[in-house]
Amino acid sequence: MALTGDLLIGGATRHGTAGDIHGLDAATGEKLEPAFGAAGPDDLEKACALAAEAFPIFRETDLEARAVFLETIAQNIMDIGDELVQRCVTETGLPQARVEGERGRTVGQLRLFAATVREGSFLEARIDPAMPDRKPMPRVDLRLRNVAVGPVAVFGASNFPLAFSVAGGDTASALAAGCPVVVKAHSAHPGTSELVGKAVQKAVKDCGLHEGVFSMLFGSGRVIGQGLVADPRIKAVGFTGSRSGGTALMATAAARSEPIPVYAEMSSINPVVLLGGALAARGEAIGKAFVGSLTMGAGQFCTNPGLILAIDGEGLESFVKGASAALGEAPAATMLTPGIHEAYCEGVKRLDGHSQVQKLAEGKVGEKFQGQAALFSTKAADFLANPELQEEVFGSTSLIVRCADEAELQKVLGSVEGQLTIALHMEEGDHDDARKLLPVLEEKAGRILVNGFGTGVEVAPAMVHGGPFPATSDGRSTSVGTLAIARFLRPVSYQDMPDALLPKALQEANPLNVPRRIDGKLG
Ligand SMILES: NC(=O)C1=CN([C@@H]2O[C@H](COP(=O)(O)OP(=O)(O)OC[C@H]3O[C@@H](n4cnc5c(N)ncnc54)[C@H](O)[C@@H]3O)[C@@H](O)[C@H]2O)C=CC1
Ligand SMILES: O=C(O)CCC(=O)C(=O)O
Repeated sequence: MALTGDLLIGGATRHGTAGDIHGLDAATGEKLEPAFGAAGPDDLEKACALAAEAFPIFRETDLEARAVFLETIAQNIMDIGDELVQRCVTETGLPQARVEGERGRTVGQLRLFAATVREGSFLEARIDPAMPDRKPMPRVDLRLRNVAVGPVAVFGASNFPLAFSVAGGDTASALAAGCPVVVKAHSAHPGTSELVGKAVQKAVKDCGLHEGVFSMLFGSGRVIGQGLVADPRIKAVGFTGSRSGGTALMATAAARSEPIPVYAEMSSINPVVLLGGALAARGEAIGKAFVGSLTMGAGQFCTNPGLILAIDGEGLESFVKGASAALGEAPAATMLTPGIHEAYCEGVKRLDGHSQVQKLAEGKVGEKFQGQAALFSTKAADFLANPELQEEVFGSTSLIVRCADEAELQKVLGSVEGQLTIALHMEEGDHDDARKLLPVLEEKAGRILVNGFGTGVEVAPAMVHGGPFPATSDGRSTSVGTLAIARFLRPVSYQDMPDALLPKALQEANPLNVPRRIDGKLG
């Protein structure tokens, strides 16, 4: 399919006239064709107007029709074939196998949401039947279900061009909830975005849905992204990216005359706690496995293990030995954009030049836009005294914090900001120490994992990919897994509503056959 560089506004395509955006070959920095036209105010207006028009119809589509729509998007993405993989590899510098894997995750995610919609428990249907004879007061008939919140603005992420982008988790969960979506495509992979966007647009048509269910705009974040979040017809926002971008959108959303929720996944350094028994038994092997996680995707994962915590001693030295040896062999890797590469180099330079930080090891030197992996170390007291050492360095760099004892380890954990993940490496003999840490781990992170690393999130019902600020803007939510749908729903209660007027999910005969909690019990 020849790329056109057009905006997708409902069922139409039109070339934006507010400037040109070019994808770049991530490895060389060369401009790729075609030029993608940035959206202007009229394009934004049209996309939001169509989304608002589609909303009342789309939110009441049959569950089966909505599920088929999600499956059709998945199939249409697969039908693009190799062209999608090749364009994505060129625009992002990510290896082909990774892009193919991410495509599998993306379509798997759409299919999982289709199954979630069919199953129906996301509606949270509850019925508390009337008790006319209750004394001293009769009880009214109360019925609750979740409804979609309204059109959602989704910001594609640079580092997951498929699974967290145009048809990624935010879009899949919003559509599953019954919300039309307006995507602000990431300028780092416009060709990938167009291909996927057209697959979604085609699915809307294939399924006979209102054209306003999906639109996609190119443009700058500060203009078109801000305009989208400020538009009164947008009712929620999904975002993955930088802390500055996420917090800017939170501020815009909060300043609206009708403030709206922003679900932004931002910065996380994902502490890894190495307990004594694990270090003594297999410190060197953990070090080697850690480097595998650290360098995956050039370290451009928000789940990247950026902080290692352990009590100083022989065990930690064996970890350092294993990690340093593996890191020395780690090839440099092309980063997503020249800007991300530059920010990474600056972050590494900051750590390297810090008087309380020592460099322990480096990966192989790379070419122009390649990131060189690095491992640093500092003492816990210095880490505690220098809060800037907590700042995310987005790429394959990590900092070991050497603690004097358990109390200092607890103190360091108590000082870290909210995280997506915290990993514990332990043996059975470490259970008592781990038990003492669990309350602070639960306070700080959305996912606590054992003897592994957070990179490579499973898309599953029990997954939480979230965490307290700044990992996300709202630690009560997840952006991966079926619970992600809850971000785009709100409960409505119907009191003494005649059966004929009730939504199907709450009618006495349960025509949708959805799970319902009757008088507090699942029926
Ligand atoms: N923790 C994480 O998961 C990630 C962190 N990052 C961090 O972000 C840096 C830049 O990478 P990008 O992916 O370009 O992230 P970014 O946050 O700069 O951009 C993401 C999206 O938000 C938009 N945007 C940015 N600033 C905005 C603003 N003030 N108002 C409205 N929209 C705005 C952009 O146009 C883009 O569509 C990286 O170097 C890294 O430090 C990036 C990706 C993921
Ligand atoms: O580790 C993963 O699979 C997901 C990471 C992620 O959400 C991100 O980097 O934005």
